[in-house]
Amino acid sequence: MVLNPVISKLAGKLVVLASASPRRQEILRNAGLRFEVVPSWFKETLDKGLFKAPHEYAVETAKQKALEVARRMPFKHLKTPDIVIGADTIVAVNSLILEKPVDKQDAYKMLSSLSGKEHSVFTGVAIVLCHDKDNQEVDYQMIAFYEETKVKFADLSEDMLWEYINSGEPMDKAGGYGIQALGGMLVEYVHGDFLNVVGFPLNHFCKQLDIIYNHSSSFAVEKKGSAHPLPNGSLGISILDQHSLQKGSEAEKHRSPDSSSPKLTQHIQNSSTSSPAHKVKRTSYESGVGSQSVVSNSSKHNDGESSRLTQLNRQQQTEQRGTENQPKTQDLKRICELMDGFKASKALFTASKFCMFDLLHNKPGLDAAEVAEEIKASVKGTECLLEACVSLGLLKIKDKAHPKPLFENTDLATSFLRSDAPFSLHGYIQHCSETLWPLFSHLESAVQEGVSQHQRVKRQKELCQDPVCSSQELKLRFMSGMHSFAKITAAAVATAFDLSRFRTACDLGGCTGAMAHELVKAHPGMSVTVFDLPAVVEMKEHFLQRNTDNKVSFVAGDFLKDELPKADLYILARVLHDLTDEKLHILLSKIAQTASSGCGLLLSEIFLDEDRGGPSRGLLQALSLSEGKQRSAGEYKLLLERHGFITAHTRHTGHLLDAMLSVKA
Ligand SMILES: Cc1cn([C@@H]2O[C@H](COP(=O)(O)OP(=O)(O)OP(=O)(O)O)[C@@H](O)[C@H]2O)c(=O)[nH]c1=O
Repeated sequence: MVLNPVISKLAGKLVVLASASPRRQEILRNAGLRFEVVPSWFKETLDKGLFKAPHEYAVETAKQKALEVARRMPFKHLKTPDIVIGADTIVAVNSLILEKPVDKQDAYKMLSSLSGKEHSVFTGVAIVLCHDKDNQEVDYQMIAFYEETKVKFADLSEDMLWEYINSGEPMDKAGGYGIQALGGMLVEYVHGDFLNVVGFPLNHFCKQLDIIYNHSSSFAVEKKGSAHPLPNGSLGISILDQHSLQKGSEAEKHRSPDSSSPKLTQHIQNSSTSSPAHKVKRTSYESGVGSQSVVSNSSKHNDGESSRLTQLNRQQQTEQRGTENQPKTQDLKRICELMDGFKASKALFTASKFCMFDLLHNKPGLDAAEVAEEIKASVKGTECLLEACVSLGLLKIKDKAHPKPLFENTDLATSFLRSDAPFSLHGYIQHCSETLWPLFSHLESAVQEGVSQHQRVKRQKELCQDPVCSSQELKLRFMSGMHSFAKITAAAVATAFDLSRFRTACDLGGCTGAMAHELVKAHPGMSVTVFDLPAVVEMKEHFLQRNTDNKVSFVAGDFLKDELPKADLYILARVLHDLTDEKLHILLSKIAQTASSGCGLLLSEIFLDEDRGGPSRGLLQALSLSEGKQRSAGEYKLLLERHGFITAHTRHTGHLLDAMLSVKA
């Protein structure tokens, strides 16, 4: 968002704030907006029971406030504004909507219901664009949205409550408090936009203006909040409405709020989420044509060539369809995403390498300079990296009202990117960065030569005199990558089938035992032997696992050369795709020789579609494979049958790995 050009787009236009709230006036004035204040006469009396969610009520009230002013001005003020802005702030707690208290007792009731609790503050905003037409008509378009901020109150004593109420501050404020003044003392934390609590979500508003004035083709595409039908048939959120009114029409002057509610005429976007705390930023590609619904309206005013809405929609449709000379916007965006993919990966790798997500987990709310100092990096570079991570949904800004951006982890980073999170991908990310990334930088040669680029990468590192890791360090890094991936995927594989009839299992190439631990957890009657190279087994202590009553043991050996432990069930998780055909047959023959009839074989891999058209995770992984290849479930099935294993079940788990259970005939 570029703030000034957005605000400057409004220069010379008659902008009207349909609000008496001094806070809204101050927020918009501070942002450099020039406007007239025409408080709305709309009475906030909509029946709350008719709304499914509190924000719908706030949005509808905001719309009615703005529309009332937009309609009144041409008659009472004898001028038509260009833009009317309406807003409504409410507090929602325990599914109750709190507005301004009517008296002290009411304020007491409200504030005691907030004491010690987290609640939501919603501000609904409506922007009405007015277009004077030649024939004494005004065209209206409406964009409505809302913002949610979570606020937690401390426990409030009776004395504190009454002292605050007697200060007089609660009376003209939703929920009976003003966070910007004395009420700030009652607040333990704020999650989301602070100004939204004060009465106006400035940031979201500017983004909407940016869409309207700078990106009109995506006008109705990138909105926040889901569109829910309202009782009166209009939509609450993210709508682009248009309706026309005859100047001086009696019917219009006396319309009731419900009957005057704008009709939905155009594109509606059902996207995104309601709460900044759980904001999931969808990519523009995802929020494309497929997720739009179009509702048509036969309003005569839609036919007008001069209608800005009509022009916008034409432009939008052209962009979506593409023309002979112009490519589709969605297609371009898709290509850009692919081109930028490596930048996003490298930003993630770098932030992860600097342990930024650990740092911001332990010290949330650091600014760029503080982070730079902690990770011993330049302030400028750190700032760029932090901002890139925010844009990728890995970090967020902690306190938007703070003069400097303060950074903290998003839920995504907390769950997967901290090195000590139960489902941390930190080790695997480092593996991607240190091992796979250099391989992919030689993809051209890999494609030309058809061989793994491991040797080339190694030679290059030696030439550049990169600090060479000891073989121990390399091993540990590799194991830690495998360990973190296995920890994430093991549960889905271990529980893909009922394995209770197998008492003993052997996980071939089981590395740190992550899968084995998950198996004994899911199947309490089972014990598992992890079989892997001696060099791997000797490092297992680095990856201490939960005590599982000694049901997991380790045996060192080479599954291509040594005798395999006896077991009822053999597990091959992410092993076969990495082997040459020759090695693969040696291994399967050895298992077949050791296994008795009825023994199981649990295979876990990414199964390609039978036509090898996807998934791209599997096909992209194949680009860096040293010797092996990716296969479909059908291909694996045939392979196993050649060694006497009949496939009983195949599971596309929808997780990172699929699974297949076969039984020795
Ligand atoms: C939670 C909170 C609310 N407010 C004020 O509460 C009023 C809400 O009422 P509204 O109905 O949305 O607006 P209004 O004041 O009646 O004005 P209008 O828009 O003309 O209806 C607005 O003032 C807001 O600032 C604060 O100043 N600080 C806070 O922490």
